[in-house]
Amino acid sequence: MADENGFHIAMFPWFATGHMTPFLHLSNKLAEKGHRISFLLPNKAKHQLEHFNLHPSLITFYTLTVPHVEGLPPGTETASDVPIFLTSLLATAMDNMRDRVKDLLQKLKPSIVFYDMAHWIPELASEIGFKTVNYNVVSAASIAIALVPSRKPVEDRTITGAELMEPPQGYPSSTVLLRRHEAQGLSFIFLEFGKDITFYDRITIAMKRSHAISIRTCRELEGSLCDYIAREYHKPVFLTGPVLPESEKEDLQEKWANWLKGFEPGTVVFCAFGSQVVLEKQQFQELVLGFELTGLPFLIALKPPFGTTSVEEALPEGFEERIRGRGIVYGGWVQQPAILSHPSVGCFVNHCGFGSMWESLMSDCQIVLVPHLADQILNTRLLAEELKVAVEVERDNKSTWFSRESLCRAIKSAMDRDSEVGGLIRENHAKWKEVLASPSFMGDYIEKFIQDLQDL
Ligand SMILES: O=c1ccn([C@@H]2O[C@H](COP(=O)(O)OP(=O)(O)O[C@H]3OC[C@@H](O)[C@H](O)[C@H]3O)[C@@H](O)[C@H]2O)c(=O)[nH]1
Ligand SMILES: [O-]c1cc(O)cc2[o+]c(-c3ccc(O)cc3)c(O[C@@H]3O[C@H](CO)[C@@H](O)[C@H](O)[C@H]3O)cc12
Repeated sequence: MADENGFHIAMFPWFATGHMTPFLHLSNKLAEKGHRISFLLPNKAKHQLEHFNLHPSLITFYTLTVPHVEGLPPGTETASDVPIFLTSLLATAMDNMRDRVKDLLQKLKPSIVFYDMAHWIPELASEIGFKTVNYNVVSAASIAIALVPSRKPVEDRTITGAELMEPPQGYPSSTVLLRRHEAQGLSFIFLEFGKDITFYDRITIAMKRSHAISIRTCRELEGSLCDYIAREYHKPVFLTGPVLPESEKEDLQEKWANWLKGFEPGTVVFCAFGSQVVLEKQQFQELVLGFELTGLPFLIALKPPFGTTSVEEALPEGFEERIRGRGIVYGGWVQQPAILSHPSVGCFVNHCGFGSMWESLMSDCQIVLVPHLADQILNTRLLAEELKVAVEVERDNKSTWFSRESLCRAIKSAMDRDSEVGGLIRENHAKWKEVLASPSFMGDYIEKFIQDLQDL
């Protein structure tokens, strides 16, 4: 498969920042070893990702026009452009690009294609002649609990919330679980995601038909869950490890660097919820009031809440005046990894998307979690219950609401010098960081992964 110049790999990730970015991080690691990458992505995404391309001579972007689908706002290209409930239509748009992708792959002639949501890639493989690797950039836990053959519903039966709370037979973890009121959130997997196909069928087909399954994780964190997935699918599961860039290419923008340097080391609380989460206005206001209540300096970077066009118009009465000088609420994209490594930042309040999870583990920040989607809840259980490196913000028992007091409590328990919980998570986090950041840890995973590809 690999010629004297190594592999030629085509990457075709789901059109979401949380997927395209880790596919590109992996591309960089493979290019570092001399492999050639053709990266397929929507037009607009190219501009957002270009600066992450550390090997432009080996990684080439091929842009695709995302076709319009009725119900999607005109110009939609990625999941960041739409609320979560419209991502199913974005999957339809991606499926409608099949012929265009086929033409391109026919011309490019890669030896391997990496993909995730495009379950139809394996159907092109034998025709064009490439191997397929289904690359998953969500946790092994999220896949193991929901997207394995043992979870398949019996024909024509609906799955109840209570049933979804029970993990599938053989699921190996007793801590990474969904609570009763959260299990209902998982029922989306049995709904349509794209035309005439459920999310469950899309992902399980993508996994069953690939030559190999791979996951952006490591045995140290999720070994038994990966073994369970391999048993369920009767095929090898290759692990890439966390795959994070060793150093930031870009310096932190001056406006943030200047603002942050005005505070003592380790005192600023940074908050971001990834590329897809949009809060209800009331919840957004409660969140910012929770930050105010902590008395700590903070930098919040969130999308404007539903029904608003800017974060400023959504802020509570008098808030800006009260927090001036010690807090910022910003409605745009910031350089998260660079902010996390700024010496003044001591705490990271995040949604535990899988990318943010790895970035938080590799940082020295105290971790406070407010998960939104089901996979984020499972990642949160992994960090808070199993590894005990993070504090989860308590929500109301039967709803998804969290109060300013519970957010403030979680932040204070992580940040207060004399807090027992704070001390415990600091100590555990430091031990895990030592493992993950040890000099050969990521490199060894990549070496082994490339060997696995050669053996395909
Ligand atoms: O302002 C920001 C926000 C986020 N980011 C970056 O964007 C990335 C976000 O990725 P995450 O995986 O954490 O979160 P997303 O919500 O965008 O991901 C999506 O795919 C992965 C899944 O686990 C998540 O559930 C899903 O929502 C991170 O690499 C983060 O550093 C910024 O650089 N700036
Ligand atoms: O919410 C989720 C709960 C769960 O148990 C599993 C998943 O899996 C995936 C997934 C995505 C891609 C793969 O190759 C495998 C698994 C999830 O993906 C997210 O789905 C969202 C659709 O509602 C989508 O908007 C988001 O971009 C994906 O990251 C979610 C769960």
